[in-house]
Amino acid sequence: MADSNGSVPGSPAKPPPSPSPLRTSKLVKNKLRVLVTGGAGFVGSHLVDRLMKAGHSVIVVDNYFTGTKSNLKQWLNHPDFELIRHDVVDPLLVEVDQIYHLACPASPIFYKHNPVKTIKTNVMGTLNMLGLAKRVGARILLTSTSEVYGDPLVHPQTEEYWGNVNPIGVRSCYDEGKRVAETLMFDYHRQHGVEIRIARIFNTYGPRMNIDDGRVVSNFVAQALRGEEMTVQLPGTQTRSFCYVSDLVDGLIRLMEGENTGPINIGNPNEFTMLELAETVKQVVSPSASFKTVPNTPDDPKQRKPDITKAKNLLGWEPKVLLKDGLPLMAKDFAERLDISYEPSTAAK
Ligand SMILES: NC(=O)c1ccc[n+]([C@@H]2O[C@H](COP(=O)([O-])OP(=O)(O)OC[C@H]3O[C@@H](n4cnc5c(N)ncnc54)[C@H](O)[C@@H]3O)[C@@H](O)[C@H]2O)c1
Ligand SMILES: O=C(O)[C@H]1O[C@H](OP(=O)(O)OP(=O)(O)OC[C@H]2O[C@@H](n3ccc(=O)[nH]c3=O)[C@H](O)[C@@H]2O)[C@H](O)[C@@H](O)[C@@H]1O
Repeated sequence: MADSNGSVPGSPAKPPPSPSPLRTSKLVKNKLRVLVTGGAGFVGSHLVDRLMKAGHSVIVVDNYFTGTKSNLKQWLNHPDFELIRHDVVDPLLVEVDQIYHLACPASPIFYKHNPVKTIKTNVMGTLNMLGLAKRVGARILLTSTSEVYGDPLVHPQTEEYWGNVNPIGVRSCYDEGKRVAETLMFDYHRQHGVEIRIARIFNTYGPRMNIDDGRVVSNFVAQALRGEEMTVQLPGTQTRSFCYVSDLVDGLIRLMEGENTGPINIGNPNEFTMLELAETVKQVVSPSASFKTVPNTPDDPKQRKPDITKAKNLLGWEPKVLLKDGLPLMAKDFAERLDISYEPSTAAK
């Protein structure tokens, strides 16, 4: 029987491939070369900020499907930063010590737009990054998702739960794609000794999300700021647990630096219905906001809440930012980009 990290007793993983001698050189010991795929996106750009501030040398590859160069504008002229327009479906050869593999559209609207491309990104993109990790001896972290649990029959979701996923539905390109990506990670680990880390991320929000990204938090905040009705998809009682982006990035870095392969849930266990989310946005972003109900999309999971016991025990991580404190930070960023004046309401101050 496999343990919680997926290792099978009696068949230990091979030792990892040798990293470049530069990794142990005195000159570069504390300065890692880090590749971030999808680094021009929402989560990736915040991760790049943290890695650059820690003094590492960072290479971003991105095809700009949902990300933008402007998310990285603060680093574009920095000597330790490099941005490459590249699609991870094609192989990539670079010398790096760590790979944060994020490249993949995350909003359901975008990942359903071209489902064949989404699954190619998840499968071929992850194969290419694992091939690179094997070749150069890099440690690789995959940003997997709570969508691997599908419409969960176990609540809250622990990493041991195998999920309830429709293999042929409109979300399958993403959730089955990520499940195959996790499989590839463990097969490269067991067969080739690649050092892997897997984070299962739960719905994350914050500044720099695409304003018309289509995810629920960005939709509600943008709608409230624009004076439009928030679109609560029916029934409105479905739940999500929302994590602020700085908490997520902290969890990803701890996972990469730690000794556990994962998969480890990274998310905020505070659970909200979509109606409660709309009410919170009204309270802390715009007291005049209102909502309307609209039809939902197929296979929408009814509930999501992470069990974060593993993250607490193995990474010493738990989220710090409450939804009522994170939303105004996001609203400020959205208001600036929309050129709308915004004063956080009293409840948020
Ligand atoms: N934000 C969340 O709530 C959440 C939850 C679970 C998992 N994740 C995962 O975290 C990662 C980042 O999510 P995000 O919210 O920042 O999304 P995002 O859409 O803002 O960022 C994804 C980035 O990947 C790039 N990209 C997409 N396909 C690519 C390809 N084929 N080649 C190169 N670049 C490509 C996009 O241009 C974009 O910059 C994704 O892997 C996503 O599945 C995010
Ligand atoms: O947590 C995760 O693992 C996943 O979180 C989100 O997926 P999801 O939560 O389904 O995406 P949203 O579009 O934010 O939808 C959340 C809920 O809000 C509802 N919703 C969405 C948009 C809207 O305008 N109104 C609305 O009520 C949806 O019906 C759904 O129940 C991400 O976008 C996925 O990439 C990620 O993998």
